Amino acid sequence: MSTFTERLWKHVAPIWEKTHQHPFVTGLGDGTLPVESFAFYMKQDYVYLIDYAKIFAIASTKAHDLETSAKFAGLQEATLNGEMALHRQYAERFGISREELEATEPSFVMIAYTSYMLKVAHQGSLAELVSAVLPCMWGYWEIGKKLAKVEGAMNHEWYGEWVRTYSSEEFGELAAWLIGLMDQLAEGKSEQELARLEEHFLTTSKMEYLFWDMAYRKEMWPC
Ligand SMILES: Cc1ncc(CO)c(N)n1
Repeated sequence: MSTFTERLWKHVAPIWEKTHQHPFVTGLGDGTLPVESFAFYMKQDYVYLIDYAKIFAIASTKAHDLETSAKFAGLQEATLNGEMALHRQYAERFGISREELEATEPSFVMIAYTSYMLKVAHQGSLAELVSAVLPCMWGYWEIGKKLAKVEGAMNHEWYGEWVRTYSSEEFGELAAWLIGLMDQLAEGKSEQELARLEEHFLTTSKMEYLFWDMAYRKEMWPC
């Protein structure tokens, strides 16, 4: 019998494939990504991560046992002080101050994405919350692993650090843990409930694609 996350994987395979082929993602690997698009991404991703970290805090309060609660608290900490340190470091190289970084005006896609996850986090079950955030972590892990195999990607002067972070064993372990938790939480759920989890997973997988595309085009509000 296949696991629930295998089912999720099959369901979003075309979207993830399209994401892997997006010029932002391929450009991170082969170095063809314009640095201005990367800087735009860094700023939007920084404000994205502020919301993302809050979702882990909500998850910690919704956890069914102490171990899971502590794990989510750890994820919040790792996001705020680990992952976001990467962004602060990049910002420094771009000559963007910490204040400016934090005050980034959110793009339409960034707000749509985190608002959706925050809504699910506040209103849904822990399983729903996990299904909504899983494409973020699992998707980055897949991209990291893929780009790590591209010649020279790990040592690129701008994007090497990014590739090393998201292909790291440390990041992979967190992703694997969240995948395992999703399977655990899906156990014994009705088909109707599973379909709802699948819907969240599909929606945020599409949002991930949109986020890359928004950054590539440096897209803000149309008016
Ligand atoms: C948009 C986005 N998705 C996922 C991650 C991984 O944490 C990130 N930093 N940004």
